[in-house]
Amino acid sequence: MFCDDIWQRTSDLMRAIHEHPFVTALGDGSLDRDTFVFYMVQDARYLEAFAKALAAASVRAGDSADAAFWAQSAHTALVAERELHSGYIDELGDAAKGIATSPTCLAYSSFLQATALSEPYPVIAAAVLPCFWIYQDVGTALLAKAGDDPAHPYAKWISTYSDPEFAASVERAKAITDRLAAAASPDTREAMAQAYGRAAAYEWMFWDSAWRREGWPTAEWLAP
Ligand SMILES: Cc1ncc(C[n+]2csc(CCO)c2C)c(N)n1
Repeated sequence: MFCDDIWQRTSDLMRAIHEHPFVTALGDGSLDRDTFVFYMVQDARYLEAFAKALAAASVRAGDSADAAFWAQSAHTALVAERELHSGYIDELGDAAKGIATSPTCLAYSSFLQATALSEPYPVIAAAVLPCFWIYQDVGTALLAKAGDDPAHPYAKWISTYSDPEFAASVERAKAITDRLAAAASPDTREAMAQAYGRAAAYEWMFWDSAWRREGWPTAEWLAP
């Protein structure tokens, strides 16, 4: 199966994600508040691009149940995840407005939009899958470590991604992707694996860029 294969092929990267200092600090609650806000601001911008890629998958799906799933996920990305964000970001208000979109956030968002515009439908599905699957994997691992202590500063983030309803949507995205891969040509399957790997690498980079509060190296000459 495509998903089992790609999970094995990305196991070193997954270990690096689980061991990344941003992720471990998110889990034990020690993550600096400003670093988390930086991440949330970037994530809000990423979610707009991601929702468009999901909407494109919905347009391109041959099966109407799949089309409904992608459209529903686009809605979730824009509405439910925004709600998670506003709970955290409203506390900071205007400070968030001064944070420029990071090079990594722009690269990941641009990759998804380019894929949505010009790649075959199965490749779009593979490109959006890491976003679902990796967040569920990290969310459940953090819940196992942190428990469901409501006083944990990032409890809402952990419970969003360890929720059984979210797990069901991840299973759905995997099942669609496996079905598309089974019917795809070897070239398309390889393009799917490439797209999955690229997006998974960007997931690591997204956390790493937030940890470093990545800015533009050209900022001293041109405001980003
Ligand atoms: C960088 C980044 N990657 C993945 C997610 C998680 N996520 C965003 S939209 C969506 C599907 C519909 O809810 C999921 C699982 C995130 N927030 N930020």
